[in-house]
Amino acid sequence: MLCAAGAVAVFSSAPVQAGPRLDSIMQAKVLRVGTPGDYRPFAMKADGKYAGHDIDVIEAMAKEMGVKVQYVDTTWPKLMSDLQENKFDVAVGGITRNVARISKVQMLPGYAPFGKVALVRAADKDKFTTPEALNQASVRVIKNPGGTNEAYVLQNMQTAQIATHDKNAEIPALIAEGKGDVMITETYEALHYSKADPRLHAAYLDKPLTPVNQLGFMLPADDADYSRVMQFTWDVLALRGVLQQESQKWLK
Ligand SMILES: O=C(O)C(=O)C[C@]1(C(=O)O)C=C[C@@H](O)C=C1
Repeated sequence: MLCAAGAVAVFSSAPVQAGPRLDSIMQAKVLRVGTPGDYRPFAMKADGKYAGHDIDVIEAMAKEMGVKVQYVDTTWPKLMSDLQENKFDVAVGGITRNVARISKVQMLPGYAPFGKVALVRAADKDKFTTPEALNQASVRVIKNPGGTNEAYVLQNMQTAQIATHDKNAEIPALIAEGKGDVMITETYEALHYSKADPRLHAAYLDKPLTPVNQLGFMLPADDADYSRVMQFTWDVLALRGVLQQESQKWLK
């Protein structure tokens, strides 16, 4: 800008302040990552250790930001409230992107397209070929609480016998052992368990029960600087092929 004769140009030397969340992450050099840690192959906690697609990706994002990951336990019923109560800076572990969530918080770009499917015993393979076959009084469905599996069951399987089991990662074995007949889940979890246990079959893979959707990491939308950094680190991992490598490694 040109100054009129005699006017003094004023230059500001004040540093650009990062938002409070980004500031505290960068100062502590710690990114707090919440996960239920019960959804294979995205995030699984076993013997105090975390593994899975989302774990590798968030570790790579943290490395790009120059910070360490600190994991925080959460559950599907408390995922949103824990995030809003600032118990962690980002949630991962197989979280569906949907309008209800994106109305309240931010979600990073989608990955791992999936639909709802069903995990059933291999012996029952021919019983479960139409959506109607799931909603029968003879069918015993075991659901985990708090997520979109539960929402699907409550909306679409009202005639079936419904039981709730808090530990999601135990449900496939309960189905295999005949303690229930159906677990409603998503494409990659059904694929994972049906490959790991020959007693199990992933039904509806070719014609999922719901339209295709994607998963995404969930962040509070309270600091625009933090949001931009998270979006940038995601984009840079995409550019370098890291996201593609992680998909190939975990989502088979
Ligand atoms: O709520 C979600 O976003 C999920 O995708 C999580 C959810 C669920 O729907 O309960 C999906 C599959 C797993 O079996 C466990 C959790």
